[in-house]
Amino acid sequence: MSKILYTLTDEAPFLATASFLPIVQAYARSAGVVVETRDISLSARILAQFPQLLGERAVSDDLAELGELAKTPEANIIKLPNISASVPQLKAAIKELQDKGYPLPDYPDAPQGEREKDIKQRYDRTKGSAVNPVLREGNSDRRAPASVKAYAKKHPHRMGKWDAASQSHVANMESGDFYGSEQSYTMVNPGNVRIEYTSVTGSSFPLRGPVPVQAGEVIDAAVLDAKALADFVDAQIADAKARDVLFSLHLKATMMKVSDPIMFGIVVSRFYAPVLEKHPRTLAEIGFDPNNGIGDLYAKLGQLPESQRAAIEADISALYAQRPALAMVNSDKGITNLHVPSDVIVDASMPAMIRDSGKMWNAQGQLQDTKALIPDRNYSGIYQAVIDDCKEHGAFDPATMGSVPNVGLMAQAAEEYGSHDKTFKISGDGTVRVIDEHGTVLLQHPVKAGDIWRMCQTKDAAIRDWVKLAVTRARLSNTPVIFWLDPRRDHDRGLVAKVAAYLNEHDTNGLDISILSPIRAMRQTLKRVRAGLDTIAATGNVLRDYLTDLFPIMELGTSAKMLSIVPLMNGGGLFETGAGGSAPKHVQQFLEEDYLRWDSLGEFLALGASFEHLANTTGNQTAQVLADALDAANALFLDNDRSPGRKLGTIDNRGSHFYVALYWAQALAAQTTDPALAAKFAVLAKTLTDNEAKIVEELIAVQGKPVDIGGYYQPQMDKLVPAMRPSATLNAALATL
Ligand SMILES: NC(=O)C1=CN([C@@H]2O[C@H](COP(=O)(O)OP(=O)(O)OC[C@H]3O[C@@H](n4cnc5c(N)ncnc54)[C@H](OP(=O)(O)O)[C@@H]3O)[C@@H](O)[C@H]2O)C=CC1
Ligand SMILES: O=C(O)CCC(=O)C(=O)O
Ligand SMILES: [Mg+2]
Repeated sequence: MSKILYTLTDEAPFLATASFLPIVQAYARSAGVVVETRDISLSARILAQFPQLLGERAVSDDLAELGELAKTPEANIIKLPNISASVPQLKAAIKELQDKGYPLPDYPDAPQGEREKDIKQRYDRTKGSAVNPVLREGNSDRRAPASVKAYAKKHPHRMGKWDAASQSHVANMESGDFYGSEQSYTMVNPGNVRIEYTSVTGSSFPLRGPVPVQAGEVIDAAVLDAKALADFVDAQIADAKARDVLFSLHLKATMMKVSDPIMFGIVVSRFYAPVLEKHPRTLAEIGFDPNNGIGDLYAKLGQLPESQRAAIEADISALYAQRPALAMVNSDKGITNLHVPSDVIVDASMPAMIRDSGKMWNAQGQLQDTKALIPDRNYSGIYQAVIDDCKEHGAFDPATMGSVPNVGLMAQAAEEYGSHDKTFKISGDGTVRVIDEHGTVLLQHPVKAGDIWRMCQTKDAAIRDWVKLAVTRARLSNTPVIFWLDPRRDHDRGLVAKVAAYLNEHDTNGLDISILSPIRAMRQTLKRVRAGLDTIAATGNVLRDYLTDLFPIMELGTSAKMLSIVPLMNGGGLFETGAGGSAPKHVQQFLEEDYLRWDSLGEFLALGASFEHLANTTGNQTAQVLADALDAANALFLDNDRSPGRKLGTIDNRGSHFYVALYWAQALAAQTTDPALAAKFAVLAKTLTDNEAKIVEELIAVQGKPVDIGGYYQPQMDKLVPAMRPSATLNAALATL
């Protein structure tokens, strides 16, 4: 049987699914393709952790099922973005579910005893980037399809002007970071390694159980010096004040769920140090945790008697007068860059800043030059290279700029993104060693209390497949490839050797393939971009993430319009929808004014690729007809500019779904490969064509007032479905299929 699994996730993409999925299911059914759903939303993942407690309300562990499926050739999964939850989000989701009557325990911040430790462990499984690494059993192929690039050139989005005198810049540590301490080793034999901590007094213990390793696998370890980070932050606070620029921090506290919240906490602790150091006992009593942001303090101040609360609030206000201004997430609501660790996420936040003239929002709601802290040198330099380029040459021009597709080394939890279970906050001064089964020390670092030590793994098979994918894409698109690898990084040197070896397995005749350090690769790529030339970036996992927001946001205005394919290593297909996340701001707007500006083009593109994969792997020719017709529909959709606008009164996400349904039905009716299918869709195409004005009117009529969907993390379907499907005419037409 031909089956596609469509994921139910969170926030804007989940709302969009309530409108789009019924269309997909109806069209696929007509072609004998079943589209089933699997719920991997944060709320479903939380509930799946507690089957015993929930009794009859227990839910299946759909993520585990999909994770297993992703390792099989049958996998055909459409994956929408999901929340990678920070602790404040996790707690909010637990609270909502408790309020809905689920007998869930509270999240234990400081677990006491075995029971609480078990509860915390279960919750922590759902924290941060708990979904993507499980499903991404392949490397990453993200690019703007030709039709999308042509559309962006024809309808260039607005870009902020750049001034050569801009004070905006990236600030990174000069030493004591992961970059400065990385050590790497390529395994000769398969087996296990152990990670051992030895204190200065000589007592040793394992930091975790044995880590299985494969022959040829690249392992590496690095440490971030907490004291050096704190000193760096202090200096940057003073420098931002002196230069009168905004202070901002850009991390990935969601995905890098162990290391980055600690780094975020150190920055919060230093920025608010005078207040935190004045009230240590009170803050400990109310359980303030800087890793959760200063918003956690505001949330907990309510527990204090009025006078104490007012005193701390007054101290914070006084502090703001002395500190540099903070970049704001929402100046109307007073939400700063240091409020919550999940509001400012580097992959999306730096491109947004670069798109907006290198500025961020200040408390007065105006754009201002900004100091952007990206503490670790591994990836900070690429953003400074873009800033330098914009200062010298001005903003990029979407009407003429070249494209930067990405081939990312991602399979089998490659590199930093697989490091969570091997990342530790060090408890005391000593040494951390990685030791093989013969007792040979492979990697070792002196560490101090509070430092962050981590180990990463990158499988040989993943590297080999990545090189193959890069060569394949270069050949198919006749585009030069640059491998972004830094000869100053031990890990990257190991990769350079492997890339050189694996390139020999392919016919690279006539291909333009080079290896450059990230900063040089960025400069070279930008030079080509400005000349209107395309360049494939073959990168590791972190740069994959960063560049696939950066370039789409500059080229297309958004990462929503990307084709994002994960050819799974065992033959299946994972089709991600765009390269962006779940756009929480869009939910706010929807709840306030019943207008959803989420752009589903990523879903349309993923669906087309998924049908095509189905046709190729199962021989289902009707699936190919569906794919071809959807491709034609997408082209018309772009040509007629049917993506949602940003404001009320135009079609929103729901209207865009109607148009894709209309064009898809018209294309299916017009094709001649499958006459029976054409006949089936002819009637629907006519109904939708005849009723276009009426349907659009019904969809627009609901806009402009608040809407209640009965929850944030687990909306109520009896409220959400009618809200997302307000056109009786469209619903009736679809029901006839
Ligand atoms: N694949 C995945 O599962 C991913 C998940 N995430 C998660 O998503 C959440 C939000 O992350 P955040 O950093 O805010 O990044 P997002 O990409 O979700 O949002 C940033 C901005 O990008 C624009 N955007 C993104 N997607 C779309 C779309 N389809 N249509 C229109 N606009 C879009 C919106 O801009 P505007 O407001 O100007 O319209 C949005 O506000 C976090 O929980 C994060 O962990 C993040 C990345 C990938
Ligand atoms: O998994 C996550 O937390 C984010 C993933 C992401 O940003 C990406 O893959 O582009
Ligand atoms: Mg990303």
